[in-house]
Amino acid sequence: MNKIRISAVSYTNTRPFVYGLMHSEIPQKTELTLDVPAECARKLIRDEADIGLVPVAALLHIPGYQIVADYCIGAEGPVNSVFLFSHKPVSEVRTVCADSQSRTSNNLAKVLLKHHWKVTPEFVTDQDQDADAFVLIGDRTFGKKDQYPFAYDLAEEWISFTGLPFVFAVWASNKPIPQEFSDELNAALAYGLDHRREVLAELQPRNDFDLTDYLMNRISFGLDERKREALELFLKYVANG
Ligand SMILES: C=C(O[C@@H]1C=C(C(=O)O)C=C[C@H]1O)C(=O)O
Repeated sequence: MNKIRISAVSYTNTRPFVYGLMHSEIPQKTELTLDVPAECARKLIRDEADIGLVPVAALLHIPGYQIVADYCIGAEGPVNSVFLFSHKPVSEVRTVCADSQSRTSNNLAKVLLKHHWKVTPEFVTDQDQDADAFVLIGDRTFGKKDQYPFAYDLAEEWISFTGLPFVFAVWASNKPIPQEFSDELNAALAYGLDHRREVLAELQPRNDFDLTDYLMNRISFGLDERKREALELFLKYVANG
């Protein structure tokens, strides 16, 4: 087999995973790239990568996908990096600008607007267009929470809607991967999570965002049964519109 191609996410929330990979033998055996989530999804769909930290909404476009690790980017409470920022209360929102780097959270916003808040605003993709609200994910949200009249944390809203946690991205492949490699990947990811203090020490501190709280408490990295249940439910909502 040629070198396995891995696409991981370039945001801070993935740094513990990257730390684990870098402290394993995986980089020698693979081609590893760090991409924004939408690009990670595109690579898996187009078979330009074999394994990725795939935004879950993209799984619907990867026939025969397999989840290859027991870890994810998830949340069991407010995640603090996925927002619908709005100039108006959600009941009055008519237009929403999607985040071009996201695949999951744009869909999560659509699901929540329709089924939780029961409104159906128009989604636009042109960031220059004046929309009432916009989806924003990842590091670009850090420190922005108090800059808008309304900031809806989409993980928190999903949890109050369903009573389930949420999963943004999972380690998935678009083809069968040897079990041995999955085991090695799991071990590397676990190592990274166990060394989050070291990862935090490498990050540029910020006074407008609590990086320790983010990596230790906000992002929930274990892909357990309830998160798998949440994933199935979310994919059903997305598939059915
Ligand atoms: C919690 C986050 O999860 C991310 C959100 C994603 C999306 O919306 O498509 C994809 C991957 C995750 O890294 C975040 O980046 O803030």
